[in-house]
Amino acid sequence: MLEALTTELVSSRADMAALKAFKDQLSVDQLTTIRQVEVDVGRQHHASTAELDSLRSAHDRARSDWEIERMKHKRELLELREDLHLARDDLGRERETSAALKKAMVEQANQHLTLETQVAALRAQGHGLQEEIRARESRVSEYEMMLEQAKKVIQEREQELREAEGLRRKLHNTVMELKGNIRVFCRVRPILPDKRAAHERQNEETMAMIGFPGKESKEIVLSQSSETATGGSREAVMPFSFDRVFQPQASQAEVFEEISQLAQSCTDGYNVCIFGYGQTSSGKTYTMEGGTSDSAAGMIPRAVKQIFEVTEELASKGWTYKMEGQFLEIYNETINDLLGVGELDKKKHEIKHEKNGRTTVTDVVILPLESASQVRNLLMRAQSRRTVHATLMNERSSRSHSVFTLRVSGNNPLTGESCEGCLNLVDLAGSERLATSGAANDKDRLKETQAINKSLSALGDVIAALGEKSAAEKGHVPYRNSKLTYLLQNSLSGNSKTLMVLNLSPLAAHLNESLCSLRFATKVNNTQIGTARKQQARISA
Ligand SMILES: Nc1ncnc2c1ncn2[C@@H]1O[C@H](COP(=O)(O)OP(=O)(O)OP(=O)(O)O)[C@@H](O)[C@H]1O
Repeated sequence: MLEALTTELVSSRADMAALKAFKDQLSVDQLTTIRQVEVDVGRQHHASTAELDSLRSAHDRARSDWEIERMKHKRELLELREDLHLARDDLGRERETSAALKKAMVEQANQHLTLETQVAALRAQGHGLQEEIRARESRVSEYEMMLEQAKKVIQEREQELREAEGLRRKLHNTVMELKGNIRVFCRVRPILPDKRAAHERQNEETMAMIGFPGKESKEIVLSQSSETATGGSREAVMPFSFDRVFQPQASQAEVFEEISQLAQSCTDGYNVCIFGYGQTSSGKTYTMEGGTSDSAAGMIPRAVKQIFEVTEELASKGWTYKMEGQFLEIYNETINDLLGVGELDKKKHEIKHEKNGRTTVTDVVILPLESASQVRNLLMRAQSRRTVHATLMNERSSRSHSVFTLRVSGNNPLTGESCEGCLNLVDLAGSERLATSGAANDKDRLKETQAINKSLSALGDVIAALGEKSAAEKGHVPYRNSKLTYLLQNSLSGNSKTLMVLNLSPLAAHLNESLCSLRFATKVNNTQIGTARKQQARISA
């Protein structure tokens, strides 16, 4: 190893020596030149490197600018593609629109043509119509002339009609006077068909013997058999005659037919008073107020309906009417307002007779009536008020008088007339005597019965006094003896027309009561009240 190294060392020393010799051989100039070349080459190398770097960075910038530019162009291309797409869509739509418009244009052109044809036809028609209008205009002026003439005729006829109406009123009053200003009708009710009256059917054989002789429906005959002292039987026949007698089958309409003229007098300015008289359950309320169906409607709704109809007819003759209603009850000599509120028998009402012949009662409800149908509600209102209190007093309605008053005032600016009439429809309390009503042992019933008897006999006395005295002598008529007669004073005088409807039960059990009622009614029937006076005034111009 050492030998190898030594050899190698020797070889290296030989190389070194050779190199040294070469070095020594090179001249200094050549060395300088070489060194100069070496420096130049280094400089060039350096400049080339700098240039290369500058070129590289320019290349990088150019490349990045190019990249930016390329991206920009790419975006623009995308946008252009998008725009192109939209433009294509738009174009498609525009094409469709254009096609539709073209189609519409074609259609409109067709329509235009049709319209032009129609316009031409209408123009031709217009010419025809103008011709017709001219012809009609000349006819209208002819008609106008005829209308003027007809108006004159109508005015003449209206004047004649007014004069005829005045004459009708006078004649109507004369007829009523001839019939007597106090009249009495008698009505026998039928046997009741419903369950409530089962006892009536069971006892049919005990029906009173009532006959209706004569064809004029003015007679009624009651027969009663009794045992004689010798054990035989004796039949008493008691005939009565009135202005009209209605048999059990008579309808409400038939009864009203007889009353209607009387009720109508009230629109002519008269005071009218219609009484329902008779014992309990003889049919007074049925006659006056009636049932719920139209055919069962009683005298109050029928009279009011008729008065409304008459006032409507008279409107064509220049009359205008105002109507108002009140509904009172007289119970134990106390006046109650059946249309009011609050407890019955509590409020104090006073009767006042005014100088103009009008009777008023303080603090009572007076309802203006604009249609006949309102009366049904008014009756129901009064009925429900009575019913509420009847629960305490039991069947109060049969033991009180009810007075429905319809005041009718009218005026006629054409004739300068005005008038005020009053229709009183009175449902009197049951007329039965004390023993029959079973009241003798009951203090309240006794008081009620005494009050009823007092007022009914006061009514009889007033009517008798009116009958007994001549018109000149009528100084004292005992109106003040009862609330009923005092309230009806103006309707029970020479200034009024009075009708009493005597209601009778058909039962034998009620025969004695029926006889008493018939006697009372006969007394009334024989009375002449005098001549009714119309309540009228001239309207000052
Ligand atoms: N003409 C008639 N036709 C049919 N039903 C009648 C007739 N008259 C009376 N009625 C019926 O007889 C019953 C007694 O009549 P209503 O109540 O009218 O007697 P009223 O004399 O008023 O009795 P009250 O004095 O007790 O009030 C009622 O059920 C009534 O519907």
